[in-house]
Amino acid sequence: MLIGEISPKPLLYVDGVTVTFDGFRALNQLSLVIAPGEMRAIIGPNGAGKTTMMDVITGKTRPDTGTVSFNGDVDLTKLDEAAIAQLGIGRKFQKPTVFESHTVRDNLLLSLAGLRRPHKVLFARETVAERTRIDELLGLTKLGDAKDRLAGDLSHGQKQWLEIGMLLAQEPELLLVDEPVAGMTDAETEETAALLVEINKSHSVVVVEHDMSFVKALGVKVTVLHEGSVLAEGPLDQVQANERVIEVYLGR
Ligand SMILES: Nc1ncnc2c1ncn2[C@@H]1O[C@H](COP(=O)(O)OP(=O)(O)OP(=O)(O)O)[C@@H](O)[C@H]1O
Repeated sequence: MLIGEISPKPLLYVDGVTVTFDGFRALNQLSLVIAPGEMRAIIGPNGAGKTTMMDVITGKTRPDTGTVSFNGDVDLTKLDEAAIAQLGIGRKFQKPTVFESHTVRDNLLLSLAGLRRPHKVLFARETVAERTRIDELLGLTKLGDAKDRLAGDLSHGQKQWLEIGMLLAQEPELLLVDEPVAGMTDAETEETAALLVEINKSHSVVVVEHDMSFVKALGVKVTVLHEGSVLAEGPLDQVQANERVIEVYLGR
């Protein structure tokens, strides 16, 4: 580091986190730092602890030991899931959970940050600001042409993009995205990588994914988890050449 250069305070700081289920260590002294504005890909074999890590960050699971802090000084281990979401950490689960019997547009309207209660969506006209934001989100998620279709009629890929749009409507600072391209076609996978790269211009992102072509297309630093700890970290080509990573994950 250059003299006088100030390292930014981490957006997300995970240090020495251990989670035990019936004596089994799902996370074992896990440490991970995400910088403001960063996108990080998390890979690792089944059972490595990726979901448990997301559960700890979002307050679903309490760690036995360790530190989890957000924006320097907020201790996430003391907050519940609702408070953590309110702070600006949004999570997208693997399975899309859109409102199938509502249109794409109404799904986005319903998700706009704290503006409306569900019953108002269909009966009150949206404001200019809401309309502008919905149009932005439709453009970003490439769902403009599908805006009046029922969410239940969308393809699997489109549902995933809609849910990402719904998450963005809540203006999170950090997005946690769990296996977004599972079940997608190659073309949808490429579109999803481009979407996350675009989103990363204005949000920090942590994405868990097994699909290596997708991770490559993201072009970001990769963390490999194994048995609840970080096995390797760095550019994808570097971790792909790591002998331990090949042994426990990629080479199998
Ligand atoms: N609630 C629980 N009770 C008991 N064991 C659990 C629980 N949740 C997770 N585990 C165990 O902890 C380990 C880590 O699981 P986790 O789901 O975090 O891994 P993962 O890396 O997300 O795996 P995958 O790629 O299969 O989703 C696994 O061995 C799992 O069986």
